[in-house]
Amino acid sequence: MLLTLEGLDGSGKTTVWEALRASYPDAVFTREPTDSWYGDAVYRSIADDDADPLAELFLYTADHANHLSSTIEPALEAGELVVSDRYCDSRYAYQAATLADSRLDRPLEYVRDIHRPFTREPDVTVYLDLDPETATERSGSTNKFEQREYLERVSDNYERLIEAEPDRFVRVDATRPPAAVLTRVESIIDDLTDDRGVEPTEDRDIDDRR
Ligand SMILES: Nc1ncnc2c1ncn2[C@@H]1O[C@H](COP(=O)(O)OP(=O)(O)O)[C@@H](O)[C@H]1O
Ligand SMILES: Cc1cn([C@H]2C[C@H](O)[C@@H](COP(=O)(O)OP(=O)(O)O)O2)c(=O)[nH]c1=O
Repeated sequence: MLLTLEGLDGSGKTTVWEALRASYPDAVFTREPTDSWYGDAVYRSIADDDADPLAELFLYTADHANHLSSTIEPALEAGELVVSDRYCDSRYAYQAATLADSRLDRPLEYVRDIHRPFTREPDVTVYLDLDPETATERSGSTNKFEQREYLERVSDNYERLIEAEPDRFVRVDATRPPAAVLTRVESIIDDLTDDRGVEPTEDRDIDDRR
């Protein structure tokens, strides 16, 4: 089963993701951008304030394609619980925001369309819901995406994604203390894995936090 964590920078995804490792030692923990050379190319683009937004989209998407074949699909075929800190919805929400002023007339739909033929949809997506102002404060504006006006556009895109797929997304109040957020996410996972009978396997950390 594939569960993804989504939300604005600073919403607490990585805090939850790291804490979940103790709760689910048999699960496969991964993230996007990955720690592959594709992910390294993505981080070079993130660091470049003048990066071409369309080129940057394709770097993120190349990282995703490799993530699928090298990590996600083998783990799912082995019947494992996979928890990814960020995944396709980040691309839809963030790159649609960076492409908002491009010659693409419907950037969010375009980004989704280029993924549709090859991606693997998550079974469940936990959306850590946080207002852009608090997100900007918590994230410390460490990169070009962590700016309030931009995160407001990203937040609007996430809301469009949730509205389009209400059954896949579970909204969690990320303003609550870390322990309360973790407990809520664990209850979501327990409900799902009980329902699906996901088999525990040996502990494999696919991708350590950068
Ligand atoms: N529930 C929470 N309440 C308050 N601060 C939090 C919470 N979760 C995380 N933080 C803090 O917010 C900052 C960003 O957390 P992080 O997990 O890195 O977010 P993300 O991975 O979504 O960018 C960190 O300083 C972290 O300690
Ligand atoms: C996965 C992904 C991340 N991003 C952005 C979100 C982050 O600002 C940045 C990843 O940097 P990172 O430091 O990993 O931030 P975070 O902990 O919030 O994930 O890249 C995209 O724009 N598109 C994507 O598809």
